[in-house]
Amino acid sequence: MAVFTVVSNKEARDLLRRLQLGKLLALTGIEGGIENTNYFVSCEGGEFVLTLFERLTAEQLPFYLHLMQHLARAGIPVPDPQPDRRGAILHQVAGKPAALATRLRGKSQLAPQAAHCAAVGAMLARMHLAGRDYERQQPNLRGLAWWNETVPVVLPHLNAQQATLLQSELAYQNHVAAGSDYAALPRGPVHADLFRDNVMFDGEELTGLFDFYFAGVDTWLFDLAVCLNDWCIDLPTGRHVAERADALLAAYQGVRALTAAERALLPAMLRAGALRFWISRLWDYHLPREASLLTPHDPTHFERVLRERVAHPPAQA
Ligand SMILES: Nc1ncnc2c1ncn2[C@@H]1O[C@H](COP(=O)(O)OP(=O)(O)O)[C@@H](O)[C@H]1O
Ligand SMILES: N[C@@H](CCOP(=O)(O)O)C(=O)O
Repeated sequence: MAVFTVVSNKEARDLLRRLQLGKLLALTGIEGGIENTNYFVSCEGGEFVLTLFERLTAEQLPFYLHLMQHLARAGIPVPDPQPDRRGAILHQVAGKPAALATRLRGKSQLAPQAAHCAAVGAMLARMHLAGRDYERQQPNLRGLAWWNETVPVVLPHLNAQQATLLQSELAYQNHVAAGSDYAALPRGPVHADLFRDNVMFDGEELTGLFDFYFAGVDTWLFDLAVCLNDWCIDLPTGRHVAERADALLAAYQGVRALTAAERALLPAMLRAGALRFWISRLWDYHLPREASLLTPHDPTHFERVLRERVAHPPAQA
């Protein structure tokens, strides 16, 4: 369970008073998650999730919280941050920046079928389109600049083969990002971490997207690649599963057709998506933070996915 900061009942009651949400009924620490402290809050005003931000700063947070509010208002099923009397949605709890957002119904679908992948593809495209008139700007803080900074930090922890792969892939991604096809990719606010554990389903109905705290302005194609790399692979081997990938891509394109530059760069972005999470998992694994109970994700998974993506680029979308 990732409760980095303990929240007392009194602190939760104080927040609910400021937000005029009535009496606290229950406050329960949430297991899972690796970035923030999360609690379910049940109160007279409804069911919410309290998040205390452990790494993100009060300067970075308005981008995420206002994006969630913007998407919720546009009809995308995302947690809606609750305002205080003055309309502020970023609060302070236990000395940390915090938000209280609506609790989504449903549960994660960790063994998705083609129908789930199609629902994710269609919702991802709807989310991209709904973000077009979002005015705040913040880059993907786990984008290329962060990869370039972090690779030298994790390299000493790798064997020679892994180090070669990591360095050569980073060089390849720097090269891709400098090209004209890349410059032509449509961009906007992206989720950038829409894994199986960040989507809620009720049967085959997608009931919500959450965990926007890696979001940023980046290419829509990168977001799509991150989804394909999680929803449409066989987890033990990292291999592409064509039936699920075809369903996700077709549903995405049913809402927004990919441009020629996007079709050309999809194989490169699938590699970029694998590289991004290989680096962050290496970083979390070898340079861990203190948490009361924390299970780091396995970095070798994304090393396998990357090797698969390099060896077997998919046929073009
Ligand atoms: N708005 C929400 N509605 C319902 N459950 C949520 C919501 N936000 C978080 N959760 C639950 O909390 C867990 C951890 O949240 P997550 O955002 O993944 O944490 P972290 O930011 O630390 O990675 C999720 O797996 C989910 O079960
Ligand atoms: N999805 C990332 C890690 C981010 O964790 P989350 O619990 O916030 O989604 C990974 O799998 O490495």
